[in-house]
Amino acid sequence: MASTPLSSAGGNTALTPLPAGERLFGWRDHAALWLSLGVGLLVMQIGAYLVPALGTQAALTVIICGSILGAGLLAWTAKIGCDSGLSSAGLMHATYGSSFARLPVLLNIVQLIGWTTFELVVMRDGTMAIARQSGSFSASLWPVLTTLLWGAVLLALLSGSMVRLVRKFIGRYGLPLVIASLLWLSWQFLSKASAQGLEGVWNRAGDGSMSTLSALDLVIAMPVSWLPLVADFARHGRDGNSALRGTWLGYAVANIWCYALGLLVALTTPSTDLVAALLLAQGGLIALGLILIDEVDNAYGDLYSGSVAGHSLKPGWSVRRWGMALAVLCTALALVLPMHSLEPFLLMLSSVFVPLYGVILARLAGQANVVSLVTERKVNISAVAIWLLGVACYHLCAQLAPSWGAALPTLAVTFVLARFTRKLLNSPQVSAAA
Ligand SMILES: O=c1cc[nH]c(=O)[nH]1
Repeated sequence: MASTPLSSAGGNTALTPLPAGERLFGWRDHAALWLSLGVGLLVMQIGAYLVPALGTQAALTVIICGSILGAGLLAWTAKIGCDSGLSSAGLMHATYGSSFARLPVLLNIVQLIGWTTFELVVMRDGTMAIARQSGSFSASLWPVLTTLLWGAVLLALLSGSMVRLVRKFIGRYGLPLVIASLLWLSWQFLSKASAQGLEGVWNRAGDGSMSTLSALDLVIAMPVSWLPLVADFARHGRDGNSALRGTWLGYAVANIWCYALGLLVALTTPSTDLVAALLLAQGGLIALGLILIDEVDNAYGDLYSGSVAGHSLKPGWSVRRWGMALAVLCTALALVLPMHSLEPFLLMLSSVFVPLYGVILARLAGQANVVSLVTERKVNISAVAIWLLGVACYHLCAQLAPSWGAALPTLAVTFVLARFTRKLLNSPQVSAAA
């Protein structure tokens, strides 16, 4: 991070396009980054939530469709971020107006603090489980020390360059090891399914306690949770189309694989503890260890994006300073907060960010000069109104018609309304009257 002008320039670099010389990512870098960010224990955990509600085949169909759709949204946003060179905060300013955008930017920082804390807790618990399994230690102080250790790793990474981390480490070394772990675990649990009778596992029916569309919501919630971060990385890309292709491919493969692996573990293992189930697999200790290490880049990605967002609000603090402060805060939170259920947290975030990005995509996609919109007005009333309507729509759908899901109807409503009003506001008569 230190080597990018983001951290060194005096101005608000989150709200101006990244200079061409700083755009080094090709499609392989985007794909490696998003494959790596898409892999995680949390993702597998949500995959496991799909059963016994859904049958195996229905769950797999939902995983594939939801991942392609969700990763497509991510990729589309990546293209807008890369074409404009703006950060996520910049896209929010261009859509909602320079004063109002501070609210979604702040909400984004809050969600990123939440994600980083979750990731730290997951890394701590995973490390403790591995240590217990290998009989290494069990003293009550170890959870604190493990949390502090992971927090220190994040601080060390934040003092370096994000671009170098992605290109030199993740793409070259981190990803091959993670893919090898996933292949190994998939093989182990497929063998288990085969020993239990592949046909029985494949044809297992669901108990109907969750509708297909609600399950789709749960699958889409994961890629959607990355929407507010994607432009912060995509703006480092050389061109928008390769950002789109790389992000789509990388994230869709990771999401499908991890959700499906979580599903497979839940189908073949009675335990509800995913980490324990993974550890019991042959070679699970090493595979889980590598996946845990991969979890570091998720926490890092959250902090990096949170610090770009923070810098957009308070440019007097460099991106690096923001990163350090957020890392310390999240480590402290991970020490004191118990990890509650992830599902409500994810769905709550979706209710804010699905409509937020329905409006951003509708207003900015195909827009010739996104950068000029950043300072064009203080509050874009129509965009704000559609976003708030979208948040209400999400919760109403979830309450009144849960079987229809909430993410897709909300996305469709906000996108269509924002696109239609964009055309209307851009029409010559309205522009002349304005
Ligand atoms: O760490 C994570 C995981 C999912 N989504 C995020 O935004 N961050």
